[in-house]
Amino acid sequence: VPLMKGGKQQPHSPYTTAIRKTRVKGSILGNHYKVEAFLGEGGFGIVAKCRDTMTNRAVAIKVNKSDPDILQQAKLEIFILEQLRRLDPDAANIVKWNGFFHDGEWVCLKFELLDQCLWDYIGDRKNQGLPISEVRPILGHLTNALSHLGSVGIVRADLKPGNIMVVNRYESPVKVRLIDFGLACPASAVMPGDRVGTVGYSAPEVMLGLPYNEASDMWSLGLVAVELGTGVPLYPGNEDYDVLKFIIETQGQPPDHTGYESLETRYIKLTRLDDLEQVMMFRRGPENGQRLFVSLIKQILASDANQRITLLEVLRHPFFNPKKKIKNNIETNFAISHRCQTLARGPNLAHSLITFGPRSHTKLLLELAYWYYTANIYIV
Ligand SMILES: Nc1ncnc2c1ncn2[C@@H]1O[C@H](COP(=O)(O)OP(=O)(O)OP(=O)(O)O)[C@@H](O)[C@H]1O
Repeated sequence: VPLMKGGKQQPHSPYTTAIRKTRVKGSILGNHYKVEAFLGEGGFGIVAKCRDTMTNRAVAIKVNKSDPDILQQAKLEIFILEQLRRLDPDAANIVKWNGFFHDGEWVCLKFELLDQCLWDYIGDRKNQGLPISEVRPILGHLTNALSHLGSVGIVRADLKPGNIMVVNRYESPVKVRLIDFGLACPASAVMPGDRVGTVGYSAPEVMLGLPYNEASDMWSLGLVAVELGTGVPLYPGNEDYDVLKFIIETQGQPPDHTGYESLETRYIKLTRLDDLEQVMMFRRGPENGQRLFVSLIKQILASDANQRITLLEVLRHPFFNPKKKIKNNIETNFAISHRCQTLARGPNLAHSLITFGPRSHTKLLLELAYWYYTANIYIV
C-alpha cells in the first residue's frame, strides 16, 4: 500500500455508492459509462472496465474513494496528468488520459483500457522471471518513460510492477505503459522528508527522509528490473526498517551524501566509544575513574534501546562510588524530589484561589486540602 504525501497511510474508507457501482456490472457511471468489469483496486480507488455508450468504446475508469485526503490526491493526480498532456503517450510509454467527470461527489478519471499489470504478467510466468529477451524491451520502455517524465520535470515517486501495465500481453515484444500518477510530483516541489511511495520499492534516501529526486525513480526502476528478471521482488518488506536491513545486508551502508550535504559539527570524531578514554586523557590529563566513566557511557549510549541501561542501573554503576549504599541514596533522592514538588504546589494553589475567584474554589479547595494532607505527611 503506497503512502500519501506526508507519509500518511491511506485510510481504508468504507465503500461509497460510486465505488460500489464500479463493482456492479451494468451500472452507469457519469451519464454514459456502463460498467462491464472490475479491473483492480488500489489504495486510492477502484478501476472498472466501462463501455462508453456514446462511442461504444471500452475505457478504464478510476473512481477515487471519497475520503477528503484521497480527493485531494485525485486533484493532485489530475494536476500531474494535465502536465503530462505535453507528452505523446505512445512515445513516452505513459497511459492515455481522457479527462475526468464527476459522479455525485466522486471524481472519475478516464483512461485508455490496458491489459494487465506487470505483477500479473510476471505471475502468469509462475514467478520464474522473464527471459532476458523480454526484460530488455520492457526495461527500455520504462527507461524511456522515466526520461520523458524527467523532461517535463516530474518525479514518478511510486514506480512498482503494480503501476506498470502491459498494453497487450499477446503482442511480441510486449509494450508497457506507466499508470497511476497519484503520487507523482514536480521535481521542484519535492519536500525532503516527504514519505511517499511503496515500502519495498522506495529508495533509501526516501526512507531516510532525505531529499529525493529522479534518482529515486531510478532505484525503483532497478528493483522492477530485478523482479522482471527473477520473478520475485528483491527487497520485499512491510516496514522501512526491514527493507533498509535487507539493503544494508546486500549492498552495505548507504552513503552519507545521498542528496544531502551533512554538516560536520562534531568537536571530537570517534570511530568507537572506547576511544573516549584517550580523548579525555589528552584533553584533561589522566584522572581516576575515566575508564569506568567510558564503560558507563557505552551502556548509556547503546544504540539498541533495549540494551540501554536504566536510571537505577546508572546509579548502581561502579563509576559512582561502589562502596556507598547507592540503592538507599536513589530512593532518598527520588523521594526528596517528589516531596519538594508537592510542597512547592501548596503556595501555588493558594495563589490560584486568590487569583481565579470563587467559581474555581471547590476544586482548588479540594486540591489544597489534599496538598495539606500530603505535605503534612512529608513534613512529619
Ligand atoms: N488503464 C487501465 N487499464 C486497465 N486496468 C487498469 C488501468 N488503470 C488501472 N488499472 C487497474 O487498476 C489497478 C489500480 O489502479 P491504480 O494503480 O491507478 O490505483 P491506485 O488506487 O492509485 O493504486 P495504488 O494503491 O497502487 O496507488 C491497477 O493495478 C490495474 O490493475
